[in-house]
Amino acid sequence: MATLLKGKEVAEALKQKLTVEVENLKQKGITPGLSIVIVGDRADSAAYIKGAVKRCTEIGIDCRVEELPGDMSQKDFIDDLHRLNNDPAVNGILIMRPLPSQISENAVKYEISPEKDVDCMSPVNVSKIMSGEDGGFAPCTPSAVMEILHHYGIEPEGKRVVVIGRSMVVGRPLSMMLLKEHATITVCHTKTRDLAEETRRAEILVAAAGKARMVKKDMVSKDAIVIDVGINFDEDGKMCGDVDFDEVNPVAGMITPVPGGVGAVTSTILAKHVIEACKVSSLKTMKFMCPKY
Ligand SMILES: Nc1nc(=O)c2c([nH]1)NC[C@@H]1CN(c3ccc(C(=O)N[C@@H](CCC(=O)O)C(=O)O)cc3)C=[N+]21
Repeated sequence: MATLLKGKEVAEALKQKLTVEVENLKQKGITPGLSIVIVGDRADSAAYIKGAVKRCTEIGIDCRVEELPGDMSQKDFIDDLHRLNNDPAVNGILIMRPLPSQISENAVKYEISPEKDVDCMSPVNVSKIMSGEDGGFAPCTPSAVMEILHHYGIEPEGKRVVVIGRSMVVGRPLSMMLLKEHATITVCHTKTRDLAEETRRAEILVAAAGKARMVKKDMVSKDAIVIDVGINFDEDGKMCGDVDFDEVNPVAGMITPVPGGVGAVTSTILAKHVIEACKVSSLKTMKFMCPKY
């Protein structure tokens, strides 16, 4: 059986550091604030929000959820977003994706303030990930994957990594982040000709396709490190990943479970990003009031 990479353990270690940071900020009269925006409803978004509010509140972040009607217009949505951009109590804005079809992500992404964009929707932050520049915000889910690898001392350098999925919220940015750490990356997707042939070559296999239990044992080489990013709900309403855990567990060397894997770290990374945004914003305020600061 594979060694379990426990997201909960990673999240707990990070949470302790973050709680101390928020205490320090609060002593200076500063409370980090997060606004989560959801338009309409989706089971995966609802699960994320529940965990994120719980985690961020425990850490001491002021957290609010804006539940907007699923049929609202793009213009009304952008007006709401501008209001959050201008609200000094809000340091981080998380827009749940995907948005409903009448609201174009490609229009919205230019409107979110890059300094508050804690999940990498703005082209400014996307560009920083692309070029490997520090100082922006990577999306929380791929950052959670990197956090798990680092926590368990897994070095991407030189390794053959295969990522299944090319979304802007996981597959693409994660590929760039792994590339920055000198892995050799293959990105697979729905048009990949022989998926199993590609994935069998992986020393680290990341499943971020959004298809329940699609990674079977014949797709995984012996002792591979398998990272399951999927959050799906099966016919019985039970949460499951993109990896068929029971099949793959005996073949893999290490594996993340679902639940208790990547998803368990994502919301703690979100908290980390909000705290960073808050620190940058309070530093700017100080500089404004006291230019020599
Ligand atoms: N802009 C945007 N960014 C996202 O990162 C994003 C998104 N939109 N849309 C929806 C998907 C789905 N997703 C989940 C993350 C954690 C849980 C989750 O259940 N987390 C539990 C733990 C689950 C576990 O143990 O694995 C928790 O935080 O307590 C679910 C779903 C993020 N997504």
